[in-house]
Amino acid sequence: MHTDPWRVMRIQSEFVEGFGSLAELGRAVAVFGSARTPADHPAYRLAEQVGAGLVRAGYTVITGGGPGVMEAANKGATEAGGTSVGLGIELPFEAGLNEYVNVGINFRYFFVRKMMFVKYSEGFVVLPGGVGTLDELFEALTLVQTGKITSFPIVLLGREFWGPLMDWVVGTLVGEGMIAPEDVDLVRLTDDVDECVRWIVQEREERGRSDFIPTS
Ligand SMILES: C/C(=C\CNc1ncnc2c1ncn2[C@@H]1O[C@H](COP(=O)(O)O)[C@@H](O)[C@H]1O)CO
Repeated sequence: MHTDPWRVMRIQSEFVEGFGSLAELGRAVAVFGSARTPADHPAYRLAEQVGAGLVRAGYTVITGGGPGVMEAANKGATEAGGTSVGLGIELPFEAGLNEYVNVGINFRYFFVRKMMFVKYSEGFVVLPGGVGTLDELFEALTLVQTGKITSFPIVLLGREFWGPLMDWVVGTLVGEGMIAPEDVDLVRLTDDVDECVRWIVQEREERGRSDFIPTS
């Protein structure tokens, strides 16, 4: 028997559950980063601070709900009294949602989960990470670059980690004509949590002004 038609139903049910659970979230920002960062690593502390800072600025924090940087951002958000969302993924070696998630959903399909991050966030903060983090970063960048989403701040937090990537982006991608020079401005780089949160708030304010249509 062909199983693909049943797979479609399963995929559809993940979309329905995601939309149903997240529709009322309000303003949210997604925080990404390594699943392997230990609690004594500076990036863990940075993620905690950005989770708390985003809550204080009025945002819900959304992460992948896993360990490491995800846990740290959820911890900061929860301890600051905010909504701390975990969009978990079923993995063979999965440990479940971290203890600081207060709204959690588990997905089987990465692509469904990835769509939820973009649909329910108005910006991404990206801390040091590996393949999963890079996938999430470049997915967002592709959507912004192609105009599929607009006014979507992407902040790389951690100059030492991300600086060499940005040097390569400028030197090789721009240098070889693979991207336009202005595409580099689609991401911002900082070590400063307050600056990161401020950029996200500013973008929202600018968006608010451009969305405003005088009625008289
Ligand atoms: C590696 C371990 C657990 C993995 N558990 C994960 N749970 C939730 N989300 C995950 C997990 N692993 C990867 N992700 C997603 O990718 C990003 C982190 O990947 P990276 O390769 O570590 O950079 C993260 O933002 C998640 O959305 C056991 O320690």
